Amino acid sequence: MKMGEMQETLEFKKNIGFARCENKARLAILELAHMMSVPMSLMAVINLKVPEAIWQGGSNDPLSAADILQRIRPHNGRSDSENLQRLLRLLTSYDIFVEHLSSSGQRKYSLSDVGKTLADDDQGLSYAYYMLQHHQDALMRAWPLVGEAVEDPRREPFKKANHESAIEYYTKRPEEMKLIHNSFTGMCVPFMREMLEAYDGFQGVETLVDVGGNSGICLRMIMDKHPNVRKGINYDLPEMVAHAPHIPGVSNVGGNAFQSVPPGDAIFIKWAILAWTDEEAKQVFENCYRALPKDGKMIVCEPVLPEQTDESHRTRALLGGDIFVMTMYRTKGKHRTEQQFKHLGISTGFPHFSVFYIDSYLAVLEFQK
Ligand SMILES: C[S@@+](CC[C@H](N)C(=O)[O-])C[C@H]1O[C@@H](n2cnc3c(N)ncnc32)[C@H](O)[C@@H]1O
Repeated sequence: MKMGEMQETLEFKKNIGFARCENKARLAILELAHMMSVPMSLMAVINLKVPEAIWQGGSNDPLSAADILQRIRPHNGRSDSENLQRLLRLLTSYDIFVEHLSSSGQRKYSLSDVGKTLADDDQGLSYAYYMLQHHQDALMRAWPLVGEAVEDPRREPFKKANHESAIEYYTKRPEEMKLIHNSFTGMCVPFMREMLEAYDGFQGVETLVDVGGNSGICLRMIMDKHPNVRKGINYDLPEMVAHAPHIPGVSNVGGNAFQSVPPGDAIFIKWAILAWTDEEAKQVFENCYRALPKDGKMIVCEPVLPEQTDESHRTRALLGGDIFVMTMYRTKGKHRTEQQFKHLGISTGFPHFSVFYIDSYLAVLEFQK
């Protein structure tokens, strides 16, 4: 090849390379622009009870969209299986369903491992409630205002959209509160099962205080697994413990952890610190320090942000949750890194700090006096 021809070929290849990069970038931005189709389609199939229709107590046999409609809307002559199939195809590409394509072109769908988390288990629990709760009308009104948390962080987008805080809003609406309880329980139980299998930090504890314990479900699971914990104190805001069920061995105590924390041998806090500003978290840590005996420990289960930002599911789930907190609960509440937690502990008198990554979303953080 002559010199001139070689240069031309190189130039041509470079142009194709640029075009490919540009093409990839344009495709990525279109995927993001259409992203809303994903949660909305997911909400639609949850509301239509598609996961249960396929799961049917664990059979998970592949079904066509028409078969699914036959199960969920047997008497609706107007329901449209083609439109259901369009939702199922999109969600297959997000790993919610598995598509079984026959040689004749017929499509059938079963649940993937991700999809199975949406079907109620034998206790009526699933992640579907978490999904539904995260897309309630009041939250959907707040999302378009997320940028205002940057312009002026003094009021949460949720409060701007709904004229009251999320806690005020939901405590006035028992039906929506029920969904929140189901959502917390659906997320809490699988985590607690796994955590209690792998973590043995409750040994020797007789009185355990759960700060922000909500329904007391975590305490119940800890006490079932560790009979040495004979007394549980479920400590939460008065309006929350007012709805907490009776659990043998557990006292429901209403109060505000910013003001004080009841004494115990150990303190448990799960999935609550994220809604507090650094100053509030520090205040609660100081109150916990005062409530613990010498050598006492605080066991915290919270999302822990990685230092590096990457494209993994874990990083995306954690960073997405961080923006949720900023929009709905507190603009300066946040998901924190391991270093931020360590610093929080040291600045409030806890010299010993260990982290156990048992679950990929919530880590177990031990703060010892
Ligand atoms: C996301 S929920 C987690 C509930 C439970 N720990 C779990 O993991 O399922 C956070 C809880 O913290 C409680 N909480 C928030 N601020 C509080 C405060 N200042 N004092 C006590 N509890 C508080 C809320 O009422 C709520 O029940």
